[in-house]
Amino acid sequence: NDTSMQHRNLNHMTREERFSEAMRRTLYALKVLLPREGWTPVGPEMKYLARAIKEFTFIIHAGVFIPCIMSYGTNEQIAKWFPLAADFRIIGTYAQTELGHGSFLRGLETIATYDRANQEFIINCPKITAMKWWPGDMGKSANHVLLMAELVIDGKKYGMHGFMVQIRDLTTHEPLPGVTVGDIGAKLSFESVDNGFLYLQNVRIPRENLLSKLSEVHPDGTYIKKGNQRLMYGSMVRVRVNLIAHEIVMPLAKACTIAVRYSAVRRQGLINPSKEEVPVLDYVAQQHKLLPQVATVFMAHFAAKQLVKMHHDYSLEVEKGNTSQLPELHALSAGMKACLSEQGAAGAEIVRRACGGHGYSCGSGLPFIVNRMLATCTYEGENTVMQLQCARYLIKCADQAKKDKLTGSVWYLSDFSNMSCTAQTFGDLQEPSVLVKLHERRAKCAVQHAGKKMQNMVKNGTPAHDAWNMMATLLINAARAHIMQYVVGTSVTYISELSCSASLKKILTQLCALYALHNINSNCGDFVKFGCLTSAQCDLAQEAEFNLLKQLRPDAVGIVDSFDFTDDILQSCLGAYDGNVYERLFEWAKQAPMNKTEVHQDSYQYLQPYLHEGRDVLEGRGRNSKL
Ligand SMILES: CCCCCCCC/C=C\CCC/C=C/C(=O)SCCNC(=O)CCNC(=O)[C@H](O)C(C)(C)COP(=O)(O)OP(=O)(O)OC[C@H]1O[C@@H](n2cnc3c(N)ncnc32)[C@H](O)[C@@H]1OP(=O)(O)O
Ligand SMILES: Cc1cc2nc3c(=O)[nH]c(=O)nc-3n(C[C@H](O)[C@H](O)[C@H](O)COP(=O)(O)OP(=O)(O)OC[C@H]3O[C@@H](n4cnc5c(N)ncnc54)[C@H](O)[C@@H]3O)c2cc1C
Repeated sequence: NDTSMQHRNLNHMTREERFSEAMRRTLYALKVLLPREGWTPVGPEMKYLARAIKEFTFIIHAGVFIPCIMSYGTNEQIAKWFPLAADFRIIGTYAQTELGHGSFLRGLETIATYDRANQEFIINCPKITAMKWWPGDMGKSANHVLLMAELVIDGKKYGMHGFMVQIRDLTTHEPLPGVTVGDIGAKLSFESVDNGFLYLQNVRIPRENLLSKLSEVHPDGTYIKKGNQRLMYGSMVRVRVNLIAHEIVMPLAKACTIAVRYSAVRRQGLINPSKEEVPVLDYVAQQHKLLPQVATVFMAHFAAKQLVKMHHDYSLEVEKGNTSQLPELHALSAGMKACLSEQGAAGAEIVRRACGGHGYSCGSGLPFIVNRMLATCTYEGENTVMQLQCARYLIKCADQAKKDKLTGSVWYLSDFSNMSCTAQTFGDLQEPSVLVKLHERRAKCAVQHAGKKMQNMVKNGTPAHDAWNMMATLLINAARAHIMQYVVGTSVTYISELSCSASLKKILTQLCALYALHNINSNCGDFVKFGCLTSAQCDLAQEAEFNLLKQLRPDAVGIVDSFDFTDDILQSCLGAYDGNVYERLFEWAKQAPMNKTEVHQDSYQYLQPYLHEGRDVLEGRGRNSKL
């Protein structure tokens, strides 16, 4: 109810207005509105904030830069920079991606050369492709960066390390000497974020600015490794784990709320010619578009909760020096981020399209969501690259499964029990335990199939790296299959252990079955090819899905209402709680800047001569048409 937090209509603002408004609102919320324990905003308001603010700034500052100080800094470095960053007295970003490289980190070209005489690092972008490009908050906001650069001592390269580099003056905010920095220009979304470029030429920083939890450089230039160097990639794991809830589950829930509510209101066409026009939600085709996406919200939410718990447990172990869980966590977080962002972004577009013409209007609130979700497929690890990382781990585990009993998320790779499906009715295929087994079997076969193909190629003389490249599509499919079995399995477990009313558990179980069956029916080629289902059972799977659509239709609006988004959060003429779609659309359009005058003078000047000629002809004064 705080008017300072109410959204102005984003579509009627310029990019610079949105950038400035997002910064005002973010600082107001984080520094004025929210109670704080130390730096951390706490209390129910924080949860509301994550749902409420459509555009806020300092995502990277808060979500990446500060956590990196904690992960990569020594206690002294944390004591120095954390309080400043936590209180926004310095603004930072995570500057890793370059104009020429984003996925292949070993190809990064920015270098930090140790100058023993002055005990400093000299930072350089040796050529244009080395320029940092994309980091959020970097173009106009940040005055510091956590710069990921190649450490060089006496000509020897030591790999990517993190350096604290000040880029703007803390009084004037002007770029410091040797720093060329700015905004990278208009993007598909994130209009309020100043993703930036950063060109560094002979910028000097003290030796103490190398974040030294994992390695350090002594004054004489001696390099000391202090831990598992893979932990240098830890910030990416943490963001991948956390972004699923924030940037995939939440936006998809908003899109589903809008589309389902609108579909309950929008009447178009007839089912029974003798009856009145029906709400489009009565069309099974519409239910088939919307309800599996609603189910995805819940299943991705449950799976993400499990992944966050796994990351939390791993973090406690790392504090004790045990990094043994890292390979599995990296593979799972990479695969989950890739597969759920793929599903989420596709799902948001499916439900947008299901709203017809008004779904194409920014007044629906849907283009904002769809465009923003598309970015989740690219940032924090491009999806294909992430799926291949996941597949790399699966292939290794499949080899190990031949001699060891595996545990954790890959346990099923060493399960050699009979997994044939005995389903005789579509009801059998709605059973959670049957759906879990089907997904485990499909994943196991997909991993083994990809591995076998590569082994055969290598046996026939193909170099391993070429076999890997040529089988990439099979490897990606194996990664997807692995994640799907993880999402279905964790969701079934989560729901079974949930203490809630029987009616709620029934709905959640139906949604879980719908999600699993929709995935089976969308990938039935795999399920038949790997002998998981017969062709007849595939028919049953389709019947099972359609039956669930029918069962869930009466509760569809109630289910999305349970996400509890206010109208101000949704900013949607189609998804407002009162359902007054047409009045809201008309009111929204009238507020458009284009309509602030009845005649648009700038364009009228071009049209005026022709209109006056037409007027004269119609009033009998003008010459006949030139044509
Ligand atoms: C409060 C929280 C809020 C959260 C919400 C956030 C909202 C966010 C919204 C918007 C903001 C967007 C923010 C975006 C930021 C960015 O995009 S930052 C930049 C992201 N960039 C990447 O992800 C780069 C991807 N590339 C890589 O990670 C690597 O290049 C690679 C692809 C993994 C390849 O690595 P490498 O070259 O080393 O080669 P490999 O041989 O494949 O790997 C070697 C071994 O290392 C293991 N490995 C690789 N990565 C990791 C890791 N991250 N953790 C642990 N281990 C890792 C790999 O498995 C190999 O191991 P093996 O040899 O045993 O098999
Ligand atoms: C909105 C947004 C915010 C961002 N924020 C930040 C930030 O704050 N900080 C930061 O450092 N970066 C940030 N990034 C950059 C982001 O991390 C990179 O864009 C991302 O890692 C992808 O790398 P790339 O752009 O080099 O794509 P590329 O890797 O060049 O991808 C191009 C194509 O090559 C394919 N490809 C690449 N490698 C392989 C491979 N090994 N095998 C098969 N195919 C491959 C990809 O699949 C893709 O199809 C952001 C990006 C976006 C869009």
